[in-house]
Amino acid sequence: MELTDVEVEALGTRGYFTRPDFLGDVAALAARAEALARAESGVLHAAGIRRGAERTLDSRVRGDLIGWVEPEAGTGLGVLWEHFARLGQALSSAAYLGLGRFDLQLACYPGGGARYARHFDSFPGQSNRRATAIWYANEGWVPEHGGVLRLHPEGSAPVDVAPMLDTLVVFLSERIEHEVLPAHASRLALTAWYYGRDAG
Ligand SMILES: O=C(O)CCC(=O)C(=O)O
Ligand SMILES: [Fe+2]
Repeated sequence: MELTDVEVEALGTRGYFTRPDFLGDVAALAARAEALARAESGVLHAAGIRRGAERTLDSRVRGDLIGWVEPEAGTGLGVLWEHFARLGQALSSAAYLGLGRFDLQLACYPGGGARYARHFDSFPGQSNRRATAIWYANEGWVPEHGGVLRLHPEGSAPVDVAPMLDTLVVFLSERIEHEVLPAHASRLALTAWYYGRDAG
């Protein structure tokens, strides 16, 4: 996988880029079907938030249900996992991010106004999450469904990303504050968090 010059430039100057067709139609529908089946099977659990040392549940801050995704060859989500692996390599070689391993999480916002309040995925100085890549699995998304990802790049106006099927968004975890606006329909996303190569 290669990043385009425009993507590399955007990541460096603005701290993010989007790509509308990460997997292609057939693979995107296969991955979506598996993500949906997993969400409907009831294996996802309410996401916690950290307040000081404590992990608490507060759906006003974060209303999604989550589960980790492991690499599984020959499945739709396995293909997505492979794409995220190649994306990490491309980010390292083209954008010099020095990324190592990543975690992949499936999140479902069940609708009913579920949201995720404004936050950073990591804080400067800690050698944890360096880059965030999110792939959306929402077929037939329309603006009335809500659940837009709002990026808050430092020093410029907010940018909204519609969570449409096969859209990828990549941003620097320490630089881009972001939030999920209230979702009025079920909203599926798969997020890869890439750690620095030197991270434990
Ligand atoms: O699903 C999204 O668009 C963003 C979710 C998010 O910010 C997170 O899980 O940290
Ligand atoms: Fe986030």
